Amino acid sequence: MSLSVLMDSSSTILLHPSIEPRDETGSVLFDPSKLQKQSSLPSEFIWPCGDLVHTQEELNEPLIDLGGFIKGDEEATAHAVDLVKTACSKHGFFQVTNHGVDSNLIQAAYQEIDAVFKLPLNKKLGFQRKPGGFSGYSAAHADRFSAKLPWKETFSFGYQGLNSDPSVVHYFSSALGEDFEHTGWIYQKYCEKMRELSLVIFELLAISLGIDRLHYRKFFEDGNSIMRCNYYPPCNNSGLTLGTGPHSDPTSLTILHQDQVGGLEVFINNKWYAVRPRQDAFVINIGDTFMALCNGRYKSCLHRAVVNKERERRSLVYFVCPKEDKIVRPPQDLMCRSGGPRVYPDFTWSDLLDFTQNHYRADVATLQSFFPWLLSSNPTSNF
Ligand SMILES: C=C1C[C@]23C[C@H]1CC[C@H]2[C@]1(C)CCC[C@@](C)(C(=O)O)[C@H]1[C@@H]3C(=O)O
Ligand SMILES: O=C(O)CCC(=O)C(=O)O
Ligand SMILES: [Fe+2]
Repeated sequence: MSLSVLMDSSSTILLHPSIEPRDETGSVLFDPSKLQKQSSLPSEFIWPCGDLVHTQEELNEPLIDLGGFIKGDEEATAHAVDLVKTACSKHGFFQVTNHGVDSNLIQAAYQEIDAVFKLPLNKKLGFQRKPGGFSGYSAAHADRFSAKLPWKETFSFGYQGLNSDPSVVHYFSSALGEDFEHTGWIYQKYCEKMRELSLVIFELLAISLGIDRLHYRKFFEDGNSIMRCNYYPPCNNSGLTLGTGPHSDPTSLTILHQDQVGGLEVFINNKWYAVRPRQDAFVINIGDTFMALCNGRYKSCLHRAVVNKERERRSLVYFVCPKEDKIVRPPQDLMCRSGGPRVYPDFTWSDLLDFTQNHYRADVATLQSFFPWLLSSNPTSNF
């Protein structure tokens, strides 16, 4: 059995996917239905104290109403641009309302994914994420990591979006069976609306950066994005573990909807702030790849998810990614305007995704760790 070692920034030895940690009965380590009843938390789920600093403070940032911008109202556009510029320059996090996504579709997405996570564990392991891949089910990433396991189950799949081929429906039917074809249609529709919303936001970001308002829309319109559904079971020892550890998303733009339980927190000015759930709002955060696409003008947002002692929590997360082989570099007119030097070397999303899936666990220092790895494996990189 091959055993290659993965490292993260704290040089925690992470086991290669070929190792499937199991308990004494041989079952997968993270079986929520069993673990929830245990009084003690397996050590693999206990996180370092530094990551567990608790917060009571709630974030108090303005909501950005997209309604006027979508209609082309100049005054509303100017106001939205101003809010986006301030938020993204400081921390890379904002929330949008009047986004054009029907609340019934959002509720249907939660109802449908609840049925997936409620399946018996052996059924879910039937469509488990394959080593090195992205799509499928994961129980606490226990097949990828051996420490700091996140207290969550995830279900992820890809979305292309061009010529609206029903790739999501096909994935659900083939991976989960014909009983889940309807779930596939709901998520096909959901991803189509996420793609539409992401292109609106890229236009707003381009305007706020003072460049051609269609630049990023064109860059991402043939992108391959990722949809991830997170399910966080309640945890008796919620103060010792995390649902998702501190990180910035390596992707470009994240469009997240959380249910009404709460648990998302963002790190701003050296403090954690809870993000109050809003049924009518989407959370938007800048990812590492977009930070490189704007030469560091906007910040990739640091965030985490805490878990709840009594209540289960879900979040629906759409990660926008460019086409794998496109060169990630800031546009010329942004470089001319800002005048400063390039902050990051050229790279492709394919390289960064490979890095996070096969060589490094994404955390708060992913990009800083990525470039030395990239340059060592591609010495001729343009920088
Ligand atoms: C490209 C990605 C890797 C992760 C999913 C997307 C964007 C966020 C990344 C992640 C959530 C950051 C925290 C660690 C991680 C392992 C997780 O907890 O799921 C990351 C995702 C992943 O590698 O599956
Ligand atoms: O569940 C949440 O609120 C955050 C999840 C997250 O950050 C992620 O999946 O990248
Ligand atoms: Fe995230």
